[in-house]
Amino acid sequence: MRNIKDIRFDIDKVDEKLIKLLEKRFDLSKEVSLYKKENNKPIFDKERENEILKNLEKENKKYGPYFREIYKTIMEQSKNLQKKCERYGLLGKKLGHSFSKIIHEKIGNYTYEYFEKDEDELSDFFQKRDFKAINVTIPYKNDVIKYLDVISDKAEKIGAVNTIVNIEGKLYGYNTDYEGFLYNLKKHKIDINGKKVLILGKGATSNTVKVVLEDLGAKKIVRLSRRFKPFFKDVSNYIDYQIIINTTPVGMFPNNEKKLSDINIDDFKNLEAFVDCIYNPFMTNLSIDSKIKGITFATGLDMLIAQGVRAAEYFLGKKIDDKKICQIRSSIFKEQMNIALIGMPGSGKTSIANILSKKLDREFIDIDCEFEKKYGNIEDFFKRYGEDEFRIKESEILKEYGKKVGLVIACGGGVIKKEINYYYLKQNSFIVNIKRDLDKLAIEGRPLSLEKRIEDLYKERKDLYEKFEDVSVENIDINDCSDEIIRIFYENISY
Ligand SMILES: Nc1ncnc2c1ncn2[C@@H]1O[C@H](COP(=O)(O)OP(=O)(O)O)[C@@H](O)[C@H]1O
Ligand SMILES: O=C(O)C1=C[C@@H](OP(=O)(O)O)[C@@H](O)[C@H](O)C1
Ligand SMILES: [Mg+2]
Repeated sequence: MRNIKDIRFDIDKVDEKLIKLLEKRFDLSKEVSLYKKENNKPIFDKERENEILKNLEKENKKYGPYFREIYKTIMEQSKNLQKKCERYGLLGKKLGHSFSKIIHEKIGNYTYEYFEKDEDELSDFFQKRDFKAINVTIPYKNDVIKYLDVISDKAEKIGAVNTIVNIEGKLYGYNTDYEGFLYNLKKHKIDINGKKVLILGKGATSNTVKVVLEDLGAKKIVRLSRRFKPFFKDVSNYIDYQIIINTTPVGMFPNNEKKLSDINIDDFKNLEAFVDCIYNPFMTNLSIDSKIKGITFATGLDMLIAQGVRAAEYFLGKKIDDKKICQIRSSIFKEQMNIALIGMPGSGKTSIANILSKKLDREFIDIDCEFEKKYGNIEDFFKRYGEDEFRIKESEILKEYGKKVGLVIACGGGVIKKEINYYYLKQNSFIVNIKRDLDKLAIEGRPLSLEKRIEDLYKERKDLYEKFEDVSVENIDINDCSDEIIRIFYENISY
């Protein structure tokens, strides 16, 4: 009997050869997949598989049944590889800020590409049909219809297609924006039946929204726009409307601060809900206004994710549970929602934000630091230009950083003194109020804390901190406090 070491040495040598051969086989398998794609042939060839398996058993009397099992696995994995070679993606003109890749790669085991095309490239793109399935976005949702072989009733009614599946060379078009919007209404329990609904905007998205509203039995639907009657400025005729839906891009990144000047949530006395189709920022000014007023609101992210999940069902030919939508939403928030710290000067915002950024592997921005980089020492600035000027500059800095995502932001203690700062922060941030015993607050280098009694400063500001905060956390130990913030943050984004 040979010793085990020698036998294992021989096994390792055989394995080395086997792995090389398997690698070669997988490469060939990829080549076959490309051939099949070019020639519009399905990946799965049952006959060829059966033939290989049969021959294996016939030609290998000794180990035939074992080989059969091994080959079944090899072929299964080859198919998985070939599936991955199939192309999925998004067709559009400018796709720099799309979330679709993030969403689709969280849904399925496929890679998702961006097909950025100009108008004159569309015809060639559809002639080649070198994709398994795609989404379509602005401005091509209508233009693509003429290249399709079959179009769903909903897509036809809306006049827009956002999902195309290539089945053996034939192109099938669907509209899952419809389902995405419908999901958003249902999730937020917004009842449309018998209601008067005001749509802001008359573009492509408004067509989808309108068809959903009609199907749900809205009593009246009016679309306001800039160029066609009725105009935004005619809004006073509709202030008894119960639901408002924004389909305009006003307030979308990078112009987050833009507003529809004629539309004021306060004017609508019967308002029950506001729905936005914008998802970047997470909350637009109108969503924030609705939140402040305690009106039900739904932002655009759920619609976006839901349309993606419904599109993936067409891509993969299988049903995907709505739970997936919630999971994707949580994971996007977990990665991208900022954590912003507010609180009295010297309460520990900078120190805790610093720890959070390390624990969460996020970029850390201290608004005071950014101020000092631009305008020098804060105490000197106060002496020379006064508080008002400081607040203006502080706000400008917040406006820029508030648009970003995935940050930990330490604010200055007085950030709550300007209402506009709430909008800058809330759009993409979870806001945590850091509380620490007043007698423990640091005052050095903080002009306002040096100038007046801390108790008076706190009295002036207490309500404002509470208005801004999503939650408050006690700072006794900075490490415990940062752990508590992480725990609460994860808990709050998981819904
Ligand atoms: N829990 C704590 N225990 C001890 N010292 C703390 C604690 N929290 C904050 N500090 C200290 O208080 C001072 C002010 O903290 P800082 O993070 O600069 O506050 P802020 O940014 O809110 O003004 C720092 O010297 C910091 O080390
Ligand atoms: O509370 C305030 O008005 C201020 C707080 C300071 O930041 P910290 O809260 O980080 O000390 C700094 O922005 C400035 O001195 C004004
Ligand atoms: Mg600070």
